[in-house]
Amino acid sequence: MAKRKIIISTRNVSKAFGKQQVLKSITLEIYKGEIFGFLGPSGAGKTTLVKQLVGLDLPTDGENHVFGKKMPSLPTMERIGYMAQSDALYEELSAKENMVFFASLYGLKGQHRETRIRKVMEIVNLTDHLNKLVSNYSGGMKRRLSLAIALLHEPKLLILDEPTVGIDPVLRKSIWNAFEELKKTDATLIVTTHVMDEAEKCDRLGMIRDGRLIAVGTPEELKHNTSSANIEEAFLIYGGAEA
Ligand SMILES: Nc1ncnc2c1ncn2[C@@H]1O[C@H](COP(=O)(O)OP(=O)(O)OP(=O)(O)O)[C@@H](O)[C@H]1O
Repeated sequence: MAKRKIIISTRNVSKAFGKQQVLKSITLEIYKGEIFGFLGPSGAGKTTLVKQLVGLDLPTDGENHVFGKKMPSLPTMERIGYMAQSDALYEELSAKENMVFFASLYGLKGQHRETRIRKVMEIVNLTDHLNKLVSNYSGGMKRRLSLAIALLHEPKLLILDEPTVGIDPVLRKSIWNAFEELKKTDATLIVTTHVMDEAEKCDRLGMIRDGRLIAVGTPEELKHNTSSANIEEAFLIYGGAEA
C-alpha cells in the first residue's frame, strides 16, 4: 500500500491546567483524506486537544505539527476550517451578513464569494433562511450555520468539535454525506463526538479517556481486537472494564 501522507503529527503532547493534567502524553498521526474521530466522554480532553491542532492553545509538553509546520503557525491556521463547540456568530446580523463577514476574513470577494455562500448554505440546508436574523435561528440552525462558515474557504483540513450536536437525524445524515463528499476532494476531517453511531462512520477513531489516548484504529479493528459487538463495548474494554 502506498505510504499515506501525514497531515497531523501530535508528539508526546501533554496539557495541564494548574494541577489538573488534562492531556497525558498523546502521540498520534492523522493522514490525508481520512475522517478521523476523537471519541470520549465529556471532560476526556477532546476539545483541549483539537484547540491545539487548530493553533488556539498550546501544549504544556510536546508538539503538534500540522501540514508539516509546528503549531501555532498563522499561515497554517488559515488553511484550517474550524467549528468550535459553541457558536461564534453575530446574533444581531442575518445569516447572509455573517457569511459575508467571515468570507471577507478569508479574503473571498465578488462572484466567487456569492457562489461559495450559496454552495455552503445548500450543504447545510439553510438556503431558505439566508436573510433571517441569527437571533431568530434555532440551536440546530446555528450549528449548521457555523459549519457552513467553516466550509466557506474550502479548507483542506476541517476540525469540527461536536458538529452535529442538536441536529436532527435526517439532517445529520445529510451533513455526513457532505463530509463524505469533502473527503472525495482529498480534504482531511477531524470530528469530536460522543455519539457511537457517528463514531462508526469515521475511517479511524482515537479513543480518549481521562486525557489518555487509549486506542487508535478503524472501527472494525477496535471491535475485532476486543471481540466487541459495538464501539461502546470496545471503548469500555480499552478503558479497563471487564469484558
Ligand atoms: N481553560 C481551562 N482551564 C481549566 N480547566 C480547563 C480549561 N479547559 C478545559 N479544562 C478542563 O479540562 C478537562 C477536559 O475538558 P475538554 O473540554 O477538553 O473535554 P471534552 O472531552 O472536550 O469534553 P466535552 O465532550 O464535554 O466537550 C475538563 O476537566 C475541563 O474542566
